[in-house]
Order: sequence, then C-alpha cells, then structure tokens
Amino acid sequence: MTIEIKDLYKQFGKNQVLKGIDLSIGEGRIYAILGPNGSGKTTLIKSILGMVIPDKGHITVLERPVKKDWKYRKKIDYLPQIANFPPNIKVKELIHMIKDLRNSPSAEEDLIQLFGLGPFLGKKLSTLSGGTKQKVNIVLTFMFDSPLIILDEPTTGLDPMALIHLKQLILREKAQGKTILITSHIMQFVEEMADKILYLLEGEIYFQGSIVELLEQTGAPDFEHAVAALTITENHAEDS
Ligand SMILES: Nc1ncnc2c1ncn2[C@@H]1O[C@H](COP(=O)(O)OP(=O)(O)OP(=O)(O)O)[C@@H](O)[C@H]1O
Repeated sequence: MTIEIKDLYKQFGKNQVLKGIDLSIGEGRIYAILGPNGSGKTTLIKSILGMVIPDKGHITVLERPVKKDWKYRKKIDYLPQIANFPPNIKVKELIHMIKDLRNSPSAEEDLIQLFGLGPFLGKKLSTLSGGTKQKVNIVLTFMFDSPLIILDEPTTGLDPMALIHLKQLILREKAQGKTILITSHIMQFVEEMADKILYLLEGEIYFQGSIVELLEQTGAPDFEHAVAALTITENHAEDS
C-alpha cells in the first residue's frame, strides 16, 4: 500500500473536521478525494504530507510512519491549492530554488515547453495571470520523479489546451506505476481521470469505490448527479 490511514481525527478549535478516517491507497492508480466545501479534503491531504498534525490516528506513507520520519516527503510531489511563493521572484529563479531545495534529479525543460512558459521565465510571479501561475506550479510538481503525486485542485485557471496537457501528464505518471491523489470540484475532469472515488462527508469516508459502483449505488443518471446525490442522501438522513 502507498498510504495507510487508521482512525484519523483532527479538529480545529471546536470544529471536528476528520472523525475517524480509515483508508488504504494502493499504488499505480488515480484516486479522487471528493466532498462538499469544508469537508476536510485539504486537511486530509495535509495530514498525509505531515503539514497538519492529527489529534489521533496513524498514517504510513510508502511503508513509513509519518510521525517518526520526515524523509518520506521527498518521495511526494505536491501541488497545493494555493501556492504562496514570494511575488518578486522570477519564474526561472523559483524553478531553480525548488530544484535546490529538493536536490533531486528534475526534468523541467520539456514541461516548460509543453505549457508554453518560455516567454515567462524572466517575469516576476506577481505579474503572471492566475492560469499561468498554475502552469508554473504544475511544472514544479511534475518535474521530479516521485512515486506519489498529490494534486489539490490542479485544473484551477487552466485553458483547454493546458488542461489536455495536464491530463496527459497525469496518465503518463500513472502508466509508470505512480499513485496519484487528486481533489477537484470539476466532475468532468474527475470522471475522466479517477479509478477510484473517495467521498468525504461529515468527517468520514462516506463512499469509496469506482465510478460504476457509485452510479449503481445512487441510481443517478450520470456521474455529476451521482456525486450530488451522496450529499442529498445524507441531508435526508439527518432530517428523518
Ligand atoms: N488551519 C486551520 N485552522 C482552523 N480551521 C481550519 C484550518 N484548516 C482548515 N480549517 C477548517 O477545517 C474545515 C475543512 O477545511 P478543508 O480546507 O480541509 O476543506 P476542503 O474539503 O478542502 O474544502 P474546499 O472544497 O472548500 O477546498 C473547514 O471548516 C476549515 O475552515
């Protein structure tokens, strides 16, 4: 297993966000972590990354307990939902900085070309459009060769061509046997990419399975409605 999570709890103040998550994530597949806004998707991802310290529970990543050893993080390529890089730094300086920090082999040239970032290399981050910044973040994520890739809302701001390139990149990494975790609110993207859906609701994994299983369970006409139906089912359960 690439990731094993047992009985994970996390609260912020009085807000109990994760309430006993149990999860096994196997290698070579694409998992979509779905759930309503505020359901704890980013909190779960950050717990896996060691950026959020759980109140209770146990996480192993690539056979190593997250609590004891930080070195496992070198084996994860992470695209954050909101990347806060210094605004005055130039794109090429940022790429060099991340390469120095990671100190791992990197293959950024092809990615820079793929996303048409050549003309932007000498520009400061603060002058870039949202979509161009996201392309830079995608280059920073995919330029390393790690067995686990975590993408928090990777499609944000991308134009159709860049989206096609992103999907190709993700499939290429999967074909190499890597494990990929994705959060996204774009159901068409999830439907195209995901092998398995993990649906977070009320701090628990409310559904896990394939898209076909989700359609069967909900009886919904399509994937988007099936995902929406998961939330509605829960609301009805609370009413009764
Ligand atoms: N550092 C923090 N301090 C306090 N509350 C936090 C913190 N991080 C997250 N939360 C709260 O935890 C809950 C879950 O947030 P999280 O970002 O994990 O949700 P999400 O499912 O990723 O949401 P979205 O779909 O909107 O991205 C929210 O109520 C949020 O306000």
